[in-house]
Amino acid sequence: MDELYECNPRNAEAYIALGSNMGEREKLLLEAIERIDSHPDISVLRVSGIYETEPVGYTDQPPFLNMVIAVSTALEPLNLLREQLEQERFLGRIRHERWGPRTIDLDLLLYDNVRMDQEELTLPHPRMMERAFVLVPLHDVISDSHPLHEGIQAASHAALRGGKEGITLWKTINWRSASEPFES
Ligand SMILES: Nc1ncnc2c1ncn2[C@@H]1O[C@H](COP(=O)(O)OP(=O)(O)OP(=O)(O)O)[C@@H](O)[C@H]1O
Ligand SMILES: Nc1nc2c(c(=O)[nH]1)N=C(CO)CN2
Repeated sequence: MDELYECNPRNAEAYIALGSNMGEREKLLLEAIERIDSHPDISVLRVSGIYETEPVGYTDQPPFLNMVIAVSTALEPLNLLREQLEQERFLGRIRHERWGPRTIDLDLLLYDNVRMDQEELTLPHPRMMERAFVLVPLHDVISDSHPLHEGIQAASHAALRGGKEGITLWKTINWRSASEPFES
């Protein structure tokens, strides 16, 4: 980690982006969230709307469903990422090409104020500020008190106004609020 990490790791707040454009997209997203929440050291706090988005990068592929969740976790950043990768593997992600179709993609966007730059994990996620499919759902769930809240809000509004990336609110879901903190 490049910066001294002073927060209590038991209480870290992290934001995870989810995307799917193969198979039963909504089912895969919701199953991923359930599986993340079932980890003893992770609680899902808030869930964004589900957005349908035009593919960015490699454009000759089906539209995505994208969303972002806020979690509270006792895991260190690398262990949280590894848990995400484990869930991607479980849910059968098949990768053919970079930025190509995938059953489920889980990116770690933010973990408290941690900044780090390692091949395995870069925080904040290096491409998040240029992706409407991340910014718009992230704005749904980011804490008002988060240091990046205003920046995310401005970037999300700009992305929507610009309309370059097709992004439509597809569904809102009620997440059963996991308000009880996990056991220590
Ligand atoms: N913040 C991060 N979130 C997720 N993976 C990361 C992050 N920083 C680095 N990585 C590394 O990137 C690797 C490839 O990630 P992934 O397959 O999700 O990329 P991608 O979805 O093809 O492209 P993109 O990173 O642009 O979303 C992961 O195995 C992981 O170790
Ligand atoms: N709309 C959209 N486009 C993408 C997405 C995604 O989740 N949504 N993920 C990508 C690779 O991470 C590349 N392009």
